[in-house]
Amino acid sequence: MTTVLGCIADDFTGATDLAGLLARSGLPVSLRIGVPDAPPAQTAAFEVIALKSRTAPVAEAVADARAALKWLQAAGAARFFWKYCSTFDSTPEGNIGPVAEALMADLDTAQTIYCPAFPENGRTVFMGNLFVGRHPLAESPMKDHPLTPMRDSNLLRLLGPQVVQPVGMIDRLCVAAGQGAIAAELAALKAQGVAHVVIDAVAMTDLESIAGACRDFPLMTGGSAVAMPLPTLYRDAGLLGPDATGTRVPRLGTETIVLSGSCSAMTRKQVARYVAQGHPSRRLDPQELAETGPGPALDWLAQQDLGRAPILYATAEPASVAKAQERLGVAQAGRLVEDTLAACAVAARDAGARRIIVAGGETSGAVTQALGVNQLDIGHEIAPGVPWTWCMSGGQQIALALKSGNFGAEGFFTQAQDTLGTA
Ligand SMILES: Nc1ncnc2c1ncn2[C@@H]1O[C@H](COP(=O)(O)OP(=O)(O)O)[C@@H](O)[C@H]1O
Ligand SMILES: O=C(O)[C@@H](O)C(=O)COP(=O)(O)O
Repeated sequence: MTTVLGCIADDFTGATDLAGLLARSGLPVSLRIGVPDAPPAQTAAFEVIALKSRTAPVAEAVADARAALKWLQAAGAARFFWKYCSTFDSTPEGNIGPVAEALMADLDTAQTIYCPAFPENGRTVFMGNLFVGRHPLAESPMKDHPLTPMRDSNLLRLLGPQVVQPVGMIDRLCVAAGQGAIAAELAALKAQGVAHVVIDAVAMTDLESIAGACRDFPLMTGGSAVAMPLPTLYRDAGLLGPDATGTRVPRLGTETIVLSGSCSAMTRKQVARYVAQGHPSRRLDPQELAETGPGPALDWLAQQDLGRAPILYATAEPASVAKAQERLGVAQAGRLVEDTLAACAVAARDAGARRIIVAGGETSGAVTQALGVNQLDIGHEIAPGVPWTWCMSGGQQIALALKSGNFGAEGFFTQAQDTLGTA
């Protein structure tokens, strides 16, 4: 099937988030891990390429995104979406702007939009400022993120230093006036040479108007929610073939492993709830891992009954994370945790786990790569922005749920298993 929308995501949970929201349309969505080596074959109407570039050096992130763009163009796509976090996570240098600017150059387009709003998950943008629930981004738990602490809430101030061309904005007053008003304002800003337009949105109806106004943009950028209306808009415009149909749920074993490397406020609650429910659990401490390596965790895992869905987690409070980072360095603390959880994922799969639930974007990247997964079919959503996915790993079909640190309700880990039933 010819690809209609080609998407590039800067991390793996972000990619499944986007793919899950696109799949709400009932249309087929395929997710590739990294840029495939082979030229496109058996492509879906909506293709998402997951990169692990959120915290990469700028040149590497740009090169990866350009390679993804080329592959998606070869798949037939003429419209593209650059997906980053709904909390606009960037390193101090920032990859969001440079990647957008490189894609714009390759697509020969003079303007794009920036809209990380995801109202269903409490992310809204007002007067260019990003809110997480009722708090400005920089006053939310994102200020303590282990890799990308966000200490400014203003998207224009965050984006400005990342790009060469002018940044402007469209505020909620215009967005509330609807699609026509947004299109007119975009055109006016373009005439003034504004290449990068931050757009306010506080409700899904705002995102529908924005998506409508930008439907034919060669490049849109944002969180997942602004892309959600696109499948319907494309179908209504006659851009999709009649053979576009969704994915079937495979029957798999119920043996399960839960792996958490996220330290977000929501994951901390989810892990605490799951452990309190009596599932076998083991906490990983980066300082211990530095001394012992993954051996003890793997030994523990080998003794577990995967039918009881055990959990391994490094999830910890900010003070404990800061302590580990002080001793080991930020990168080394993260790497020790990611490598251990990745090794545990492989061991669990080899021991029969057919359902693997991972919390954390970077963590999901490490686990997915270790499992040798290169393509995922997108299934039903467990929580907004977190779908089950089906993939092949080590010659086995498995179900994989990659949860963004901040997403899902407190009972997420059991809820995920419940939605697959006991079949
Ligand atoms: N106890 C800990 N101390 C230090 N770093 C940790 C600890 N637990 C997890 N990490 C690291 O923190 C990072 C969390 O990022 P990520 O997996 O993307 O989660 P999120 O989705 O919440 O951002 C990972 O690199 C992980 O290895
Ligand atoms: O947009 C979002 O919030 C998510 O899709 C996302 O990118 C998650 O990243 P992590 O919080 O690092 O999992």
